[in-house]
Amino acid sequence: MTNTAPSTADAHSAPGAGDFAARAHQIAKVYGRGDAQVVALDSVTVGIPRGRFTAIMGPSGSGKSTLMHCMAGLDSVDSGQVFIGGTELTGLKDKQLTRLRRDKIGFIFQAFNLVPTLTALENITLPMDIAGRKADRAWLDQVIDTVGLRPRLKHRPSELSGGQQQRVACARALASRPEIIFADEPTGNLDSRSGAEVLAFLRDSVRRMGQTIVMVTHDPSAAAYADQVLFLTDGQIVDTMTGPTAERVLERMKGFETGGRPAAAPGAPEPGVAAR
Ligand SMILES: Nc1ncnc2c1ncn2[C@@H]1O[C@H](COP(=O)(O)OP(=O)(O)OP(=O)(O)O)[C@@H](O)[C@H]1O
Repeated sequence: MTNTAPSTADAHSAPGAGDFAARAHQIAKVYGRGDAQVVALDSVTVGIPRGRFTAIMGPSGSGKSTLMHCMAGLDSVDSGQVFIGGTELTGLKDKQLTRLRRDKIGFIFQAFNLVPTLTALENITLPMDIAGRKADRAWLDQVIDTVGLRPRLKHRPSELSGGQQQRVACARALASRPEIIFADEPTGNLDSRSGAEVLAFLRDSVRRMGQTIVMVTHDPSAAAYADQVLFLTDGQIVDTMTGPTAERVLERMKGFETGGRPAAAPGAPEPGVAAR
């Protein structure tokens, strides 16, 4: 796979928002105090290339969720800056942050978080209805067809399988054409076949619709759907892999399990490219 997108390393030298849907510049996050202090993010600088599918992997406790939550404006940073497109998110007041999240960011979580009393279609358009925005009908049609939900639009969540419910959640995230979608273990509650369907759809939405997606996952086969994988350990991005395969991701992850940063795997295209 060729990678013409900007390297995550460029985030350091290119403050312009142009090629990145989201950027973090030297962000740090510390939980607790004294003996209980945990450095969840240790001066992370990273750019998420626009129109690409990026996976974030790392051992449990390495800071994946914290990084995602900080970049999505769901959690605050102790220092550093976060940008969504050209807008600096750090320092925004609560109301501005809520509006930015609503207008520019889509979310997909492990739990589908659908409203049980609404139909699939009503769930998909709910965020826009709340915001008082009219759905772009042509776009909505494209999203519905891409996720294959047309025959199920009038069904309520309880009448849908887990995979179908997650596809509704994906369509909901895509419907407002956000600048970026953050997905936290989106296949964590799905069997492998439904998980593969959702991942294929996410990949398609990047390839065919130009969407930008960042996904936290523990699963090397899920990460293999991405264009690039960022590896975190101890709150730092220690590696990046483009054109991942499940085998190569698994191999790299094994290096983390034995402690510390892995030696570069043979054939790894760009060890340590993530900006520091
Ligand atoms: N609210 C919190 N209070 C205290 N410590 C926290 C809090 N949230 C996270 N941490 C700590 O910060 C570190 C990073 O946590 P984070 O959840 O980001 O890791 P993760 O890589 O997503 O882990 P997992 O794969 O297990 O979900 C961990 O050591 C965790 O215990």
